[in-house]
Amino acid sequence: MNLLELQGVQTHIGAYHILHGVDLQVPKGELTMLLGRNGAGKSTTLRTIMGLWHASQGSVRFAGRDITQLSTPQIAGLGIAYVPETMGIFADLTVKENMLLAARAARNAQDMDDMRLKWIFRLFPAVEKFWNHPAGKLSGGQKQMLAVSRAIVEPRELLIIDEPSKGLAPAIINNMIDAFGELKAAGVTILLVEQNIHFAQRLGDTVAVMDNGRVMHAGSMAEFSADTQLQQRLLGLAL
Ligand SMILES: Nc1ncnc2c1ncn2[C@@H]1O[C@H](COP(=O)(O)OP(=O)(O)OP(=O)(O)O)[C@@H](O)[C@H]1O
Repeated sequence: MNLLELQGVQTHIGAYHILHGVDLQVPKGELTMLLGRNGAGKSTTLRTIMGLWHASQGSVRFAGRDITQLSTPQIAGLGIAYVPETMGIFADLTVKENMLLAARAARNAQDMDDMRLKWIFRLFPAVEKFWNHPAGKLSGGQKQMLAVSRAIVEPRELLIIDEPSKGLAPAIINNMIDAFGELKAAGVTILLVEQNIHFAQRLGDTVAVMDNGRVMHAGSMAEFSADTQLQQRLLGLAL
């Protein structure tokens, strides 16, 4: 069953026609990788799902419901968390304050779900370690972990993250891979935009590859990983 489904989505940004009919399926309980060259339309697709741009044609369905014209707060309220490329962290606030802001109902740390917080600390030890530090002082990898932690501070059906591996060292990428594996095991459906093909191959169950504002290929990651010619054609990777 598909938790999220885009059909023929077209998005215009001002005078520019960016998405030309995106068809995308995100199966429930799986991790879907959205790949594609720079400028293919991946971030625009995520922003259209979240209602930050509105599709001029086509539909976005979540859990069987048409969400194409809903506002971003309404979409988030259905249980979709989104981490943009810019991560949305408040640099001057501490890690704890960043987490508190993310927990909609919580007023102080005691109001955050304790079990959940412990689980997040286990997934991302840096969040606990730097709890009272200003978030702006964290390294790139630690910021990314904080951004993901903020997204999962409350239970979510679907987690959408734009380039979580961007600029991260291999050791941190391995931590990320473990953490996403655990999130998936906890039943969260995940949609990731990626440039790092190795990260994508290690983690993805399904894959969709975009080019020129369309999904040009969709299928299992295993099949895509085995087909170097297809990778070469769609991503321009050296054989
Ligand atoms: N606000 C905007 N105004 C005008 N054009 C835009 C805007 N945002 C994106 N675009 C254009 O839309 C196209 C798709 O951009 P998008 O960011 O969705 O691609 P992407 O696949 O995420 O690329 P990257 O991997 O480089 O982040 C690009 O040609 C980009 O220049």
